[in-house]
This record gives sequence, structure tokens and C-alpha cells, in this order.
Amino acid sequence: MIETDLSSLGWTSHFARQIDAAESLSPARVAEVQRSHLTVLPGSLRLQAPEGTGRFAVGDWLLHDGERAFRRLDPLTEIARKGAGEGAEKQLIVANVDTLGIVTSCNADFSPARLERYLAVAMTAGSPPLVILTKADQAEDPEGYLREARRLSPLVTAITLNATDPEEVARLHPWCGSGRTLALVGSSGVGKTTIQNALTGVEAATQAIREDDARGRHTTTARSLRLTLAGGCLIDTPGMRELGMLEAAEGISAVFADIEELGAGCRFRDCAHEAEPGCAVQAAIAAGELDANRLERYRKLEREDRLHTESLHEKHARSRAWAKATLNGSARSRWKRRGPEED
Ligand SMILES: Nc1nc2c(ncn2[C@@H]2O[C@H](COP(=O)(O)OP(=O)(O)OP(=O)(O)O)[C@@H](O)[C@H]2O)c(=O)[nH]1
Ligand SMILES: [Zn+2]
Repeated sequence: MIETDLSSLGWTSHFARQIDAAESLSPARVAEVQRSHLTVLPGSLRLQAPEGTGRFAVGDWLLHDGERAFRRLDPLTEIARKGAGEGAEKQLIVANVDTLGIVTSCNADFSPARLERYLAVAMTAGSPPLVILTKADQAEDPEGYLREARRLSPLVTAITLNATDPEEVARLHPWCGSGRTLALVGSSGVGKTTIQNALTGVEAATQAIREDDARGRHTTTARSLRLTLAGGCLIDTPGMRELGMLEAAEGISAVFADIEELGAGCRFRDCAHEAEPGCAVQAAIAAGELDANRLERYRKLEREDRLHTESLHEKHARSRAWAKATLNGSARSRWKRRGPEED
């Protein structure tokens, strides 16, 4: 059993400021979100959520009375994505993550496009990214992957390791020590469970999920926050295959700062960096200073983000218009019944 207190769970003055001295409710951190209840730490309490558990994300801080969850405290950071399916919907994934551990392997799983996508998510959320390159023991040139990851953005911190060696995984302790929360994302099979087991000293109960996956079934994602041997928190996010861009413009700009800086030197302010005269971005590509594929990947993420963000905003505008029309409608029928109201 790992002993814990609020500050090792990540409680700070940011949260303390949000509670009233007169409030008799206790703070706790969400470790699991189920349809019927929440599990919170410390104490692994099961709480009911009178207004639904869907308002809470793993990693959130909340106030409770021992049985029911009430107020969600404003998070320091939150990671959201576009919900699965056609419609635009914002889905909250995790909250209050200090470091987003992006796990990929030193093999064919390594994809600059996917890394840039995760990096943009991390930068948008305000959770600094840490690229964890696993299976270094099976790679001929792990340093090459390290260099390539670092080349994607000056903001990247990256390390290589053999996830099956607990001593090597212990190099992650600084990111999940007392008061710190590390969340792991990455494709299936890259070693997230192996890392989690080493960091928590507990065999993760993910077998059932993987068996379901093998049959191609939709899994209920068992996202969870656990205590680490280093005295902090670790969040695993199984079943997170796609991270659709949503309201991520800021993060995309941060990850592709090199292209945006070059773009400032283009002759036309609205240069699309295609065939315009005086395009500094195309000039950099011609000079071998910028990879044309990177420009393509930047464009693709930007397009995707714009599309999803616009449709989310349109949806909000539609529901506001609908609410207004309904209100006007009921005002009109009142008018018909009683005549115009006098003010
Ligand atoms: N040699 C070696 N094997 C590794 C390494 N990391 C993971 N593995 C192995 O790769 C397989 C998959 O690792 P998991 O930890 O289950 O991967 P995961 O990311 O949790 O995968 P999902 O549970 O499907 O999301 C296991 O057999 C691990 O032992 C590593 O760094 N080196
Ligand atoms: Zn240009």
C-alpha cells in the first residue's frame, strides 16, 4: 500500500484557493470515471455523482461529502479531443497532467506525423510533452530515433529506454514523483502497460481490455490514475487510438513554430506557401532547410483542426439560436393568450 496525502496527489494552492473556508466538503482526486460512480483518492472512495459522472475526467479535483461528488474544481490543465464519430463534440480525456508522456517505439511505430499530433495536443493543453522511445534494446540505432524526435520541435524532451527493465523505467521517476502527474499516451503495443507496472509496482488489470481488443470489440476505456512508487501519480489512457484535433491552433503553432517563423518572411501576408512569388517557406524547402513532408503534415493538422473547431462552434451557435427561437416562441404564445405584456 502506498501512503499518500493531498499534496503528493498534486493538490496545490491553485485548488485550495477555490474552496471556501466555511465549506464542509472534502477535496479528492478522480482516479476512475465509471458510468455509475467515480473512484477518488485518497482512500479509493466510491462516489455517486448526482449530476452525472460525465462532467468529471480522470485527474480532476472535486469536493465530496464522503458519498456524493459535488463541485469540480477548475483544472490547471485539461486534455480534450474531438469525440469519436461524425459530429463535433469535445471530449474531456484527462485533467491536471504535469507531463504528457508520448510513448512510441524505436521501430515502425515511430511516426513523425503522430508525434506532431500528440505534441500539438500537449502544447494546447499546457502539459509539457516527454517523448518516451521504448524498445531501445531491440533497435540498431536508438539514438537516430532520439535525434529525429528532437528535430520535430525544440520543445521536445525525449528519452530512449527498454521498458522491460525496471531500472531503466526508473529514469521516469522525476516526472511522477510526489505532487507530479505523468500521463501516458501512445499506440497499442508500445509498452505503456509495461511502464505502468514498473512505475506503480502493481500489475495493471488491463488483460480484460486487451482480450476485448483482440476480438475487435469496442472497449470501455479504463482510464485510471494510480499512485507511483516515486510518490506521485500516473495516468494510463488505454483505448485512445485517435486524437482528433479540436481547438488546437495554439498547440499546432507551437509545434510548427519553424514554419510559422519562415512564413513571416513571405512576400504576401496571406501566403499559402504553395506557388506564390516570394514565398520564404518554399524557398527554405528548395534550399533543403525544411522538409516538404513537414509542411504537408502541418497543413493537414491545421485543416483538420479548423474543420472540427468550426463545426463545434457552428453547433454551439445553432443550439444558442434554437434556445432563442424556443424562448421567443413561448413568449409569442404567451402574447397570443394574454396580449402584449406591459412593462
Ligand atoms: N524488448 C522490449 N520489449 C518491450 C518494450 N516495451 C514493451 N515491450 C513488450 O511489448 C509488448 C507490448 O507491451 P505493452 O506494455 O503491453 O504495450 P501497451 O502499450 O500497454 O499496449 P496496449 O495495452 O495494447 O495499449 C509486451 O510483450 C512487452 O513486454 C521494450 O522497451 N523492450
Ligand atoms: Zn509562403
